[in-house]
Amino acid sequence: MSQSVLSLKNVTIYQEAKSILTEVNLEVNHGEFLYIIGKTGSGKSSLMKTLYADLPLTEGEGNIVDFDLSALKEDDIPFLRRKIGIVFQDFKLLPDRTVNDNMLFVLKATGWTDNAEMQNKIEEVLNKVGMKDFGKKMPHQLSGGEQQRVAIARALLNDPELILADEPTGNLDPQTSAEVLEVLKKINANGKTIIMATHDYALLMKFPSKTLKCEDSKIFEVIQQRNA
Ligand SMILES: Nc1ncnc2c1ncn2[C@@H]1O[C@H](COP(=O)(O)OP(=O)(O)OP(=O)(O)O)[C@@H](O)[C@H]1O
Repeated sequence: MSQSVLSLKNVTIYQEAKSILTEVNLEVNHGEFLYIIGKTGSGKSSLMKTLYADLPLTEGEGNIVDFDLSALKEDDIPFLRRKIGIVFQDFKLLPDRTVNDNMLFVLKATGWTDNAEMQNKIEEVLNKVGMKDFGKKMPHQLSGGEQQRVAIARALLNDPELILADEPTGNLDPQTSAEVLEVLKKINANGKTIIMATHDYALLMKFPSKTLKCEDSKIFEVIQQRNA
């Protein structure tokens, strides 16, 4: 496996005709945990969307989990998304079915067929996020933190090389946010690369890691200062 999970060179990110981030140069290696911070509207989500090909890369070079973002075709996108687990602020669980069936939906949509293998996989990922007894629950029966754990489990189903988490704690209280971050840190410690956009500076202080900031259309590394 190559060391580089993500590489962006001289990328400009646009929303409609407006440039949001320019001269984006970014290298992320296997096993890193990277925060992306910045004020609201500074471009964090636009960057994340570019990484999971929700926004096309039209200027500069981009390579992610061995896909060339500037040459990506519509048909390639589902294959790219199997190698990337995505976690959103609002969880995005299907509200009309159980946790188990939310997982089955993703597995079947991504080509799994063997029932025993699917159940084993579901058990494995729910276990990883401390939710193994919640398979029969409906999403509305879970707290926000529990729903986010399930969403993280769902992101792990196809054993992605990279997890992209866009404000995963944005809807959670500080205690629950810390618990969700502990889950992500544990997953990172087991070898997954994680890129997390956040504006939760308290979490950053509690769980320090390499941090990039979006500001004035640029992205650059910032050095965290403890107790600042
Ligand atoms: N679909 C869209 N169409 C046009 N402009 C958009 C779209 N989405 C975002 N923008 C604009 O792009 C800029 C960057 O937005 P983005 O959502 O990337 O910021 P952000 O840093 O993630 O903010 P937040 O923390 O509020 O999520 C903003 O000026 C926003 O208005």
